[in-house]
Amino acid sequence: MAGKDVLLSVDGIKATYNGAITALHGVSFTLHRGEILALLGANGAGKTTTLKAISNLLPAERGEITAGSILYEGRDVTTATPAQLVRAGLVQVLEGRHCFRNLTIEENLVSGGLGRSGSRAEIAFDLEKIYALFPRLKEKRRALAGLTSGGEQQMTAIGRALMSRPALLVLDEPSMGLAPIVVQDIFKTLRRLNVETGLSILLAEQNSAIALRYADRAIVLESGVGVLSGEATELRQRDDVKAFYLGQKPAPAPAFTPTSLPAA
Ligand SMILES: Nc1ncnc2c1ncn2[C@@H]1O[C@H](COP(=O)(O)OP(=O)(O)OP(=O)(O)O)[C@@H](O)[C@H]1O
Repeated sequence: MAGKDVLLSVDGIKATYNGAITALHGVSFTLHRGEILALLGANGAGKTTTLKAISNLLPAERGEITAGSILYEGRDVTTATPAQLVRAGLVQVLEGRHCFRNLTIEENLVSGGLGRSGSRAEIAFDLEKIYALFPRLKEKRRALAGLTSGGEQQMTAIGRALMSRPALLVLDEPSMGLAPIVVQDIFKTLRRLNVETGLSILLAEQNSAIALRYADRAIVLESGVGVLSGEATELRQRDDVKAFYLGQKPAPAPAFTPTSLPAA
């Protein structure tokens, strides 16, 4: 990746909750501008904690970063507030597809653009772009978000984040609880957005199969440390990744046959 522009650099991050539980033991990685990077790992591996450390959301849960640094566009952002980060273009979609349940889908989307002090025309323009990405949201724009499907709520949460025109979209488990076809649809849209606009994406996923299909690179976390990283296409071919993260059995060893013996 030499020569590529580093957008986010996470270096040796350690994090604790309640000053007692250590969730991260020194996580490090870089994300280059324009790439999709996936954080993989089982339950409790530290994916969400890593994302919340980046977005400075740990204090809300009595968590804190105790060591390491996080640079975004070359600046240390470990003490930047979440609002400052959003203004700087770093926006997180939390796990659980949070929407304002009593607002319509369109009101949810518009709320995402309010912090940018864009004109009405700009907001209307951005809204149309979101509807072009997620036509389903246009059909349902007058529906209360709380009464729509899980997939529509996830699209709404992503669309609302996009309304703030991020440079780096951080997504926590976008596939969680959704039907495979909806997950596929959402990942295809994220990839399209990445290719067409250069949007950088950092996503945490337990669904390693889908993440490795759409990401450029991935980091695997176990018990708060990175244990593996590489190009997604390479990781997909590794037997240990297939066995532990893709639920595939390694190919059986070739059967021994007498004909494979060298001639006497
Ligand atoms: N608010 C919290 N208070 C105390 N401990 C927490 C809190 N959130 C997470 N932890 C602990 O930190 C560790 C890492 O959890 P984290 O949620 O970051 O993992 P994860 O990889 O995102 O898992 P999952 O896929 O289940 O969300 C776990 O041991 C977890 O129990």
